[in-house]
Amino acid sequence: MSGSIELVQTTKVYDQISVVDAINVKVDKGSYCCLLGPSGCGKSTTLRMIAGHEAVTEGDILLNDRNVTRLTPRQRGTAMMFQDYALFPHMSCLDNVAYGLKVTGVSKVDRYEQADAMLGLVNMAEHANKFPDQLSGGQQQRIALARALICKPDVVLLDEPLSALDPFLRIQMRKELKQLQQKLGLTFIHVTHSQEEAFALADQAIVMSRGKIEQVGSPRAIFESPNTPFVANFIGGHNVLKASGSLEFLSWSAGSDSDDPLLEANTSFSVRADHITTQPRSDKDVAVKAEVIGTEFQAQFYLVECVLEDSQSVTCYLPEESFDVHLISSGKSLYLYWSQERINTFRC
Ligand SMILES: Nc1ncnc2c1ncn2[C@@H]1O[C@H](COP(=O)(O)OP(=O)(O)OP(=O)(O)O)[C@@H](O)[C@H]1O
Repeated sequence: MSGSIELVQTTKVYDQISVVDAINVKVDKGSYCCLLGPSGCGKSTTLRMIAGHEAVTEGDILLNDRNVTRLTPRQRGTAMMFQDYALFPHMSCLDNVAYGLKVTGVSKVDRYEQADAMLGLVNMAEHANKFPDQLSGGQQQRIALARALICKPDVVLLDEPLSALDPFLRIQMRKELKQLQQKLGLTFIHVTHSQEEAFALADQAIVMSRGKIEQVGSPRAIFESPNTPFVANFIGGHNVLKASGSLEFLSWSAGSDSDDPLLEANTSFSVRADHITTQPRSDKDVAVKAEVIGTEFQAQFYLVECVLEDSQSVTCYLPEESFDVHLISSGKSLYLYWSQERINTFRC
């Protein structure tokens, strides 16, 4: 396995604004890393700086512990796959894939042999003589991937690789990307604004906001314990609440034998929507009065939107068996419960 990446105080300034602001992160070799965040947070700029397509304003980029900050893209050992695939329309699939070897001076026989093998790897051997406009979106993506892989990079950089595909194909291609990455043992860095995509693929996810890193970790660790209100809101499925008003100190816990508050006043915390119930599971559960303002059927569960007495909104995902339409519908009052252990206080 090859291809560890380290960003050290890496910064990009455009028009006096730091769109990537002194970020520090390590990506292990052979891992699938997703750079995740909303539009404009600096994901693509970060990827382009790693690729060498964008100059770094300050800080460094290390690849396999070698400082590559001032090297050209070709000198780095990275390969980039662009959002629109950027295939040459006048070239066959075989020529598109072989092109990267042509510019490095590999003989015609050798480059066609390697391009053939690469087309086989992405299951496109039978389409070798077709042109890009004769291919489906998923097939074009496979050719773009083969073209990125032909120069045997240590790190493959993918900028929103699935965004041009329809939802069905997106799920199919994301499986193929992961399988290929595992088979080749390469490091993949994949930019996406989709939490679902990042969570499905990543060994390591890097969540960015406004040019800074908010959290780095496995999808599971991030989902179980978001570091900041931004992360909790962005990844979804969490309620971000404040210990104030009807939640003040969370001291009204039914079974609590102490008057000590669970949280200081005005502390922000999150609780997962699927960790909230309408029946207590223990006498240590937190209980809070709420009014239902809407419900939605979501196939695997019901989404129930509530408002607390102090106007904070709470969303819960209730399994079908605990959803009673007579008790849980707009305008009804009820108690919501969650375990004290499910309260996530933010670290930043
Ligand atoms: N060449 C440029 N000149 C000036 N500003 C730029 C340039 N490229 C990007 N920006 C700005 O830098 C910020 C980060 O852009 P970037 O493309 O990295 O975001 P992103 O997270 O990848 O967003 P998206 O998901 O929409 O592609 C944005 O505010 C963008 O307008």
